[in-house]
Amino acid sequence: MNVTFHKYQGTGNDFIMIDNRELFFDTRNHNLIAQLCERRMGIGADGFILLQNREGYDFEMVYFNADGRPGSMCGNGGRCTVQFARALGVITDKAFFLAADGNHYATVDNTGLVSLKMNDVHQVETGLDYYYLNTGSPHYVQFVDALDELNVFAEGRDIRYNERFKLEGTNVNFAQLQPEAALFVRTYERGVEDETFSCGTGVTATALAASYRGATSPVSIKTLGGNLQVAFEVSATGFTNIYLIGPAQYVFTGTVEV
Ligand SMILES: N[C@@H](CCC[C@H](N)C(=O)O)C(=O)O
Repeated sequence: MNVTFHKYQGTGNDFIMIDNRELFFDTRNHNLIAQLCERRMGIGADGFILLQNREGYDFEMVYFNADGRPGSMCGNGGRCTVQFARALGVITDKAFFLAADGNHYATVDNTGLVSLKMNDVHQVETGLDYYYLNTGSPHYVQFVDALDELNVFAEGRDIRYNERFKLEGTNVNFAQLQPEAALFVRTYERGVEDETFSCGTGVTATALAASYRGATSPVSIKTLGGNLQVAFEVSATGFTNIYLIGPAQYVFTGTVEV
């Protein structure tokens, strides 16, 4: 069967996207999804996203990591799916959609900037030299010096496969405070099992963690793939009105025989 796919990227976190409103794609075929995401023998992507109809929503976003297995919430993927829905004519400039972690609102402007409302966060574990929280996906956050020189792949993999995380996994974010109070964040991503150019739920988690170290909303964040902003309100029990803001761009359309 010939399948049309669309590549999108949000600050270098890239996705294969398919309009699956007719429900033709077999979501049980995890090997096929992994093959399509493979960067040399396939199309290549950090993740695979199906846009589907869902009663009561503009659409549903079904997310798979590059390993072909169903993933949790993808912030950059969510922003790209809003852009994809707009290109399909499913929405105009506002979206209300369902994702792995529940409901999301988003707005998109003519420059391709997408503002995605993330779910509230009411639980942050603060360790001696780390923070651990879930922003739709689980994130371990560590603040370091000389982030440029850090071996993110090796250090991130060690944490992701340690005794505590080896079964369920976790994403691992390393952050460094920059001048003008911006943050530089690099992420080892679960399910990609490598460093990605950015991770939306990861920079969201890192911005919230940075608030324990004096950062205030909105936090500007530099990633290898570009710049994002995270806005939030601090409440008595955690964080609310959390927005992940940044570009989401169409790259190309292709067809693949599956
Ligand atoms: N890149 C995504 C995160 C996708 C899910 C993550 N790899 C996981 O398995 O937890 C993002 O932008 O949030």
